[in-house]
Formats: sequence, structure tokens, C-alpha cells
Amino acid sequence: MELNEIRTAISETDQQLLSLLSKRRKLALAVAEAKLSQNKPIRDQQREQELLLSLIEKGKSLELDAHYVTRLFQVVIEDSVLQQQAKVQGQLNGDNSPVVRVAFLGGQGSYSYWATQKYFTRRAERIIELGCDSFNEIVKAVETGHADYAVLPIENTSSGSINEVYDILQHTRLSIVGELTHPIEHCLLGLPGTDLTKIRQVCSHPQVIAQCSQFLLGLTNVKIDYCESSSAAFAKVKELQDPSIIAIGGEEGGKLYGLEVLTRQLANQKANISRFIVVARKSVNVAKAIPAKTTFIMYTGQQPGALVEALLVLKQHGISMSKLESRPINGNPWEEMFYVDVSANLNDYAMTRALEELNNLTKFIKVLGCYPSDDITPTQPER
Ligand SMILES: O=C(O)C(=O)C[C@]1(C(=O)O)C=C[C@@H](O)C=C1
Repeated sequence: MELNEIRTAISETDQQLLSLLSKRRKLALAVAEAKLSQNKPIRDQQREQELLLSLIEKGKSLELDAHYVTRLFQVVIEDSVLQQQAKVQGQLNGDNSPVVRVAFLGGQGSYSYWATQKYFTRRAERIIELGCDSFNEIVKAVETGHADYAVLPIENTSSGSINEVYDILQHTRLSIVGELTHPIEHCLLGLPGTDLTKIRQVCSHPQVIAQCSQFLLGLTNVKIDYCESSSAAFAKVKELQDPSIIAIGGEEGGKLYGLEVLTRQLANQKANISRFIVVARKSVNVAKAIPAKTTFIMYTGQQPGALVEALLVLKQHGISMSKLESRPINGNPWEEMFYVDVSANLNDYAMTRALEELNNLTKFIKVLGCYPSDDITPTQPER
């Protein structure tokens, strides 16, 4: 066969794979309906195990190795679970508007832009994008009704918590209605033909700069230019047309501005993942069929053991905590507000009781939201 003929055959096979994946997705949505009517949880890891083992067996007979088959189907199953969760949540909360207006940091190509696309393409037919210059502007856009939702980065595996967002959550009346994690792959991006040895200036968002601090320490005589977002940095490099000025950001985003990758994998940590939250004016209920997370803030006062006592309440009710963060309280030096994420549904009996007890124990407590957990740990095909 000629090269062109082989490529045509590969393209046809890929088209068939896509049609089959689309058919599988529709079946998964039908499964969600069936599970709702039978009061069954969306995730069934025993079924996933059985599926993976039988696919690995079948794969062997087709000369496809177990590792390849497992990786492929873990992605397919994750998509299936997230599609089902989005559908069930949408139905429960009556969110079936085909168009959503979403505020996020930066413009097209910023990390928040990709997170917005990832989250809302499962939930709406069209996204009206409201790129903003600051976290305050993003939150204002939703508070004033200019946007329906905001997508905000809250923590990163390299740089930790994003304090500014935590501080904003203390004062807003918006609720957290969703979360998502998104891998962040920082690249050095420049105009075509840029010579790495002649770089004078690196542009990006302060969080991105922090996540690549070790790489940047290795560059001498280079000025760091802090921008509002990684997409603002791309736009600047494009506009200035000076090959000694480069940006750090995502490859896909840089390409939208005609920039080329000079170096990949700049982050301090290999697994550089950001967690984003989605906020809206109205809180949501999380369907029983979906694992939920609840985030609340509390001020326990400064008496000895106050925090321990509060955390014991969670333990006594069998509620597990996935995150504990403290932030200073504005205007009250040395006093701390605690942010707590727990793996529980706000409507669970245990959670209701725990909150009642915490109400009596703490000086201030406020639930920031209860939302579906995006943590879809892949099932491993173990016998
Ligand atoms: O079979 C089911 O119960 C499904 O929901 C489908 C499916 C899949 O995509 O194969 C997805 C989620 C479950 O955890 C198990 C399997």
C-alpha cells in the first residue's frame, strides 16, 4: 500500500472510532437515567473493574497491550462518569439553559479559559466568554448579574493555595456550585525564530511565575514582567514583536497568538495541576447519586484547643476532611478564618448534625457551597 492510501485508511478508522465513542457517550447518558429511576449511584467501580479486565483479555487477543487498553478506557470511563454527573445535576437543579455567560481570568488561551471550556462544554451548547483582568472583577460580574458563573483557580500542586481567591470567598454571597481540576503544562513561548540565548524579558501571571521559580532562577539578566493573565502575556509578546521578550503559558493558548514553544515542562513539580471552583448566585443541591463536597468557613476564636474541638465534631459524625486552610481575618490581626472542604453532602443527616454542633461551638460559620466532586480516581484493573 502507498503512504497516502495507508493514511486514508487510518483516517477512516479514526472516524469510525469517533462514531463509536459518540455512541458510547449516548449509552452512558441513558445509563444515568436508568440509575436515577432505580436510586443507584452513578459510579460503580465493580462494574468498571469487570469491564477493564474483560477489555484487557479481548485486547490481548487483538495484540493490544494491557497498559494501552487500560489507559484508553480509564479516559473513556472518566468522561462517562463526568457526563452522567453533569446530566443528573442539571436535571435536579433545572439548569438547562443552552447558553451560559461565564467570567474568568484573562482572555482566550489563558488557563482559566481552558478550564471554563472544559467545564461548560458538558453543560451548555454555547458559552458567552467574559474575560476579566482581576479576580475581583470576575466575582463582581456574577454578583451584578453580568455573568451567570465565574471560574476561579483556588489551588495548585506547585504553588499551593491562591490566597486572593480564598479572601474573596470570605466576603462574597456567591456559592460554590462546582469544581474541576486541570493539568497545567507551562511552556516558554516566543515569536517564531526566537533565540533562547537572547532573552531579556519573561512575561506571565504571578502564579505562573511562582510555579516556574526554579527554572527562572537559572536565567540571568532576565526581567520578569508580571501580567494580569497568561493570555495577557501572549498578547504582549505578539504586540511588541521583539524576539527578546517571551511568555510563559500553555502551548495551545500561545498558539492562538502565533507563538511557538521554546521549552516545555517548566513547572517546579512534574504533576502541575490546578483546581478551579465554579461560583454562581444561587446554590445547588447535589444529587444523592453523586459524591459531593461541601466547603465552609469558620472562626473558632483563639482559646486553646478550639480548632481541635471543631474538627472532632467532623470525626464524630464520620465526615472526612479533604482540605483545611487558614487565612487572616481582615482588620483583626493574628486572627484566622479556617476554610474546610469535606467529602459530604450538605443534605446528609450527619452533615446537618455536624453543622448544628459547629454552629454552637464556633463564633462564626458560613457554608460556601455544596457541589459534585470532580475527583474521579481511575479504577485499576486488579484481580
Ligand atoms: O455501567 C454503568 O453503570 C455506567 O454508568 C457506565 C460506566 C461506563 O462508562 O462504562 C460508567 C460509570 C460506572 O462507574 C461504570 C461504568
